[in-house]
Amino acid sequence: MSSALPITIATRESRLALWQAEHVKALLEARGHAVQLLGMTTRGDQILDRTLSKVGGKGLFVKELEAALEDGRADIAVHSLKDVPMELPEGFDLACVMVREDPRDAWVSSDCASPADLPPNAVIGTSSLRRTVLLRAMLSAAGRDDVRIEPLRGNLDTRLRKLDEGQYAAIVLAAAGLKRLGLEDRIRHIFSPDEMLPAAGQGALGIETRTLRPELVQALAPLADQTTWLAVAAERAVSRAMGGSCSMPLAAHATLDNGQIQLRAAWGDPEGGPTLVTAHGVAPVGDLASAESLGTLVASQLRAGGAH
Ligand SMILES: NCc1[nH]cc(CCC(=O)O)c1CC(=O)O
Repeated sequence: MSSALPITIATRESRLALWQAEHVKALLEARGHAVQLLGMTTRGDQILDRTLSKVGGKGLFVKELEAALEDGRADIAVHSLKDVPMELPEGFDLACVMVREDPRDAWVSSDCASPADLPPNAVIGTSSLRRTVLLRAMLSAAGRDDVRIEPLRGNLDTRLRKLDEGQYAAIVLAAAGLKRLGLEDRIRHIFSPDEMLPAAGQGALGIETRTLRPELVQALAPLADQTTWLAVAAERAVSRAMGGSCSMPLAAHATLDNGQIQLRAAWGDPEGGPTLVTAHGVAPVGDLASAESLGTLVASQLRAGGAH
């Protein structure tokens, strides 16, 4: 048993980020630590009129939190792993990855039960390049080239409000965020990974610390989930090998079953048509390095044009 520590958690102030920070706070308090939150607004929260890939990508949600860790105002930062860049800056580590919530994407709409149900010329809202490319492929296969996909940014509540105001016939969101905020009843359809392959890290939370805080790493160790950590390591290795930027439509999803890790990935040309390149790989469950090797291998298949 590690000794009790005072721990300050740096967190964004969106309802989802606060839920996630409170969740970690409760888990650490149950282990005897004295925990407080430090709320902050990041550039990613302020810039709402442009798509993330155009204004600097994933790092926008993370940098201010890292600055608070750097100057000692906070000890840890809780992140949706999907938003964490593949390479952390020198001096920072992912101390643990926690058990994953539902990694799948959810279809939210008041009138349409699924994409097949959309009225002519309907508008779907999403700013994710991955969701756009996968939806385009799905719509094209269904002969629905009339449907438009338009940008949608903001936190979960903002996106749901824009849907409710009628700006979109449907929107696509991560099931994990909706479930955490008790908004599960807004979900009309959950896309299986076959229908819409999730983003690397989707649904998983990671905790970041300064590298040289071994007492913190020890305090966080009981919160880690090894299965999720291995899956996410494989998924993130695909993103890293593909250039690690969110200006690329990339999906990567791993599952562990029967002593094996299965990894699937998909890539689309953001400028191009509905063509998708897909790849998959399987390896025996091993350590983090072997999960990452599987990711690198699957990425090289993607770059070579995929598994046909
Ligand atoms: N990009 C924003 C973001 N980052 C993490 C989640 C959802 C929660 C998660 O994946 O853990 C969301 C919202 C969404 O994609 O709908």
